[in-house]
Amino acid sequence: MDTTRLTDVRQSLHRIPELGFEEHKTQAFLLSVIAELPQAHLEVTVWRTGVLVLARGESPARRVAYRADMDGLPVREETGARYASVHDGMMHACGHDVHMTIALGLLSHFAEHRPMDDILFVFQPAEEGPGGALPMLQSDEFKHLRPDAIFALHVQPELPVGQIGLRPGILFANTSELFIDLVGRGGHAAFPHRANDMVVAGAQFISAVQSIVSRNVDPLDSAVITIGRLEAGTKQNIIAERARLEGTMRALSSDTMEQLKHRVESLLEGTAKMFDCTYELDYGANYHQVWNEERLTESFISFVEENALARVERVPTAMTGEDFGYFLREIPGFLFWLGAQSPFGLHHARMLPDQACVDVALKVLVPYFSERVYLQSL
Ligand SMILES: CC(=O)N[C@@H](CCC[C@H](N)C(=O)O)C(=O)O
Repeated sequence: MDTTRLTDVRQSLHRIPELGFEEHKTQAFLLSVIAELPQAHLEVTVWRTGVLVLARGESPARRVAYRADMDGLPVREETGARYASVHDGMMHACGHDVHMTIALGLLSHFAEHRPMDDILFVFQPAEEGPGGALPMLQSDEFKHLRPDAIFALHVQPELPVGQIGLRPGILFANTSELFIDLVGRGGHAAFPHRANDMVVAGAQFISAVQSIVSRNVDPLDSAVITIGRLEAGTKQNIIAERARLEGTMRALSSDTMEQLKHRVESLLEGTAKMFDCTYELDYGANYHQVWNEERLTESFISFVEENALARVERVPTAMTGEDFGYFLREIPGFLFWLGAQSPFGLHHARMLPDQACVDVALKVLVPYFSERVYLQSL
């Protein structure tokens, strides 16, 4: 697949972002592109809204996998790009259009140049939520194709094109979503004493929650709690009966994650007592940390540096989450940041990775898989 075709593929995918497990058009588009490739040694399996493509090797010693996530985010795009989203209120604001394009570029190379080892291409739905990696990993389809090692990348707008970032060990945090409904009693704004105002309860809880990271977590550890969405009330002169708070928690160990959850529950109990209200709490999707296997990561770094395929920066751990962590919990591998140079960060309505990063990724990954560099460490 040449650069023009890859650009066209990326733009087509960018136009049709879909939420987790709703990636029907995206799946159909991927299948149509895959169908154009030489089929002689490809086996295509559909799993829910995902796709698994096995490129059968000539003389396989190992089966390795390359994974790309597929879903978009509920963000109204403001990039002004010619190929902006045609799905109102949805956007590829986390670069999964680029991830899929790179995977298709790699797959097209190995459809035309048969690899020695088996390479499994994993197009995984629902990374942003509710999490496609774990159910895919547990599916019969994946079990049947299970690889010996697995790799992935994630675009990083803060790194320049031509640079990749990674580290052995923990790269991304453990995550837990947070959905809270506070339920009180609504009423007339002029008679607060006859109602139970959930705007005030919600505001109090949000302030209290800020003390968890600063006062309960060991200062030498790291954690994040972000409330990203708050909804309450219906009109300015009606006391709100309900408040809904939606957020996410991040921690570098499962113990710290348990501590965060415990403190959230205590503060909710306190809020319920203080405001004489009730609450419902749901932790939504939880992701396992991304742990890069040391030997595979180090040999990848050496390979990229020795062959001057990209500039490598050893980056600190980030508090981002990725359900790719579930694959890495069971299968050795790594994930790296791919420099994609955009003035706006991940999840921003104006985030637009530079298309040139696709070529860099392929420049690194085609020889990595062709030369079976991973074999040194498996
Ligand atoms: C790379 C990235 O931005 N990943 C997402 C993963 C979402 C996890 C989950 N839905 C949550 O919100 O906790 C991230 O927000 O880090």
